[in-house]
Amino acid sequence: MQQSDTISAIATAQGEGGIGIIRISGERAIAVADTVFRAASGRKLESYETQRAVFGHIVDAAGETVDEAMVLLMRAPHSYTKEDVVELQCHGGVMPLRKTLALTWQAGARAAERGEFTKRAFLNGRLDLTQAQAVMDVISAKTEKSLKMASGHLAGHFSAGIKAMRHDILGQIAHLEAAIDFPEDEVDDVVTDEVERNVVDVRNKIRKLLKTAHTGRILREGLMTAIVGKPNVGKSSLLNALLREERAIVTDIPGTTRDSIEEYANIGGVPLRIIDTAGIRATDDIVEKIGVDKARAYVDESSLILALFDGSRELSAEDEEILDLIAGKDALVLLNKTDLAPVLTAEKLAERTQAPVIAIATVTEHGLDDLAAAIQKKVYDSGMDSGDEGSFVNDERQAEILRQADEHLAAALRTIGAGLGLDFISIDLRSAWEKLGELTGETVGEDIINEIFSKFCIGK
Ligand SMILES: Nc1nc2c(c(=O)[nH]1)N(C=O)[C@@H](CNc1ccc(C(=O)N[C@@H](CCC(=O)O)C(=O)O)cc1)CN2
Ligand SMILES: Nc1nc2c(ncn2[C@@H]2O[C@H](COP(=O)(O)OP(=O)(O)OP(=O)(O)O)[C@@H](O)[C@H]2O)c(=O)[nH]1
Ligand SMILES: [Mg+2]
Repeated sequence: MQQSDTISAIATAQGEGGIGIIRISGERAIAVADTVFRAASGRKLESYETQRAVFGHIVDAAGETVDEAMVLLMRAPHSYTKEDVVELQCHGGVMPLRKTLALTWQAGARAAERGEFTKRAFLNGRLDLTQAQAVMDVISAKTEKSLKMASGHLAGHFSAGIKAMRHDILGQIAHLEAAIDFPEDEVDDVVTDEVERNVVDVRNKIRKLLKTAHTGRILREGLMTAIVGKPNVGKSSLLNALLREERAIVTDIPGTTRDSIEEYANIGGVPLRIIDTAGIRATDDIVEKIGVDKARAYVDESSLILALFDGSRELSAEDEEILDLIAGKDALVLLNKTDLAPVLTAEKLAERTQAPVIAIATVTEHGLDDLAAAIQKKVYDSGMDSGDEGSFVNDERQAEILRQADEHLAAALRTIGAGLGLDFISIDLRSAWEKLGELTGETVGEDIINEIFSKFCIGK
């Protein structure tokens, strides 16, 4: 265990809640807590065994009571950070928590940095790097599937796969090195055949994991989805219907939405970062024009476009422009207002676009299930074949490491093919082994670690 100073932070969300927790971790955690807390029993926390809950009061330097509290005592290594940890469970208000936190600082703790508790848990070996990253993903999960992926990572399912690959590669390195040291025992061809089989096997596993990157990223970040169309086709009505809430203003006046509106929606388990945009048209209104420019930009930036058309009217020049804008992009074409007398048909629209056409009516919610199904299909068809939420690649850093490790393995195969010496193969394999260690954090630099934890919240 590494020696470290003592940190403290509010671990619960800011605001009013039933209970609010201040977490203290480090060598002096118990001494700090004994300064700010008086147990009703009259005993010092120092005298209690680990994993105890103790009732008492938070007191300031003058001995004045600040709040009542339950205190949890977890002695190293039986704690989240594997250091001595004390949790002061106070009433969940901004004032008692801030005041108590300040008292812990006066007593010798310092303010914890973002993610510093989890960083210590990582450095002290409780969690590996993919598990530590998953802690934040559990906190920010927006759908059940996202949570399932994150908690699978936290439980170590993803790491286990990586560790197994590293273990396999190390086994081959040992095999090669034995053959180098004792050439009389084995024939090179037999050794390289065996190594080749194993490397191909590991590469297949990597490829399978990489296929999950697309879905993994969506589950983690949400699929960026823009609703676009000419004014008055029902874009804001669709946003409201998907959110089941009157989030955006809807009127029959074209040009109602002038700025884009962004919200998270859970559509059949897929988290969408959904953006309602201003109706695209030529306009002299300066404010609306900025909104229209933004809408056009979102067509390029989004991963999915929901392009809306009014089924009760003929296709207009503005509609034609939208169809041109979305050509070649990942889009679903939605024929709205199908509750009214049909003028524009799905067949006619389908002649003008490659994208799937779905008939909907936001007022009756007709077709919204078809839309959800189409979105699910788009997300899951494009990547997932494992079906196992525990083993998704879930950020670009992880994907890049896997691609580079795979490249080292490809080099090993080329080395074998070229009939170069066994030691050259071993060098390629060692590079792959080291690369994969960057995922679990076994072979990663401090700067990368700091960057990862700097994205955490305070108190985590
Ligand atoms: N109050 C509280 N709730 C919490 C946490 C916490 O730190 N405090 N957690 C985190 O933020 C999460 C739970 N994760 C935890 C993981 C390990 C240990 C821990 O102390 N483990 C010891 C003791 C185990 C035992 O008693 O059997 C160990 O494994 O040695 C605590 C929390 C969610 N809920
Ligand atoms: N009959 C019918 N009317 C709808 C439907 N969807 C939307 N509308 C109506 O169409 C009008 C425009 O709806 P909005 O959701 O404000 O349209 P928008 O595309 O956001 O319009 P802008 O913000 O101006 O670009 C409103 O009067 C809605 O009630 C539908 O499915 N059927
Ligand atoms: Mg609108």
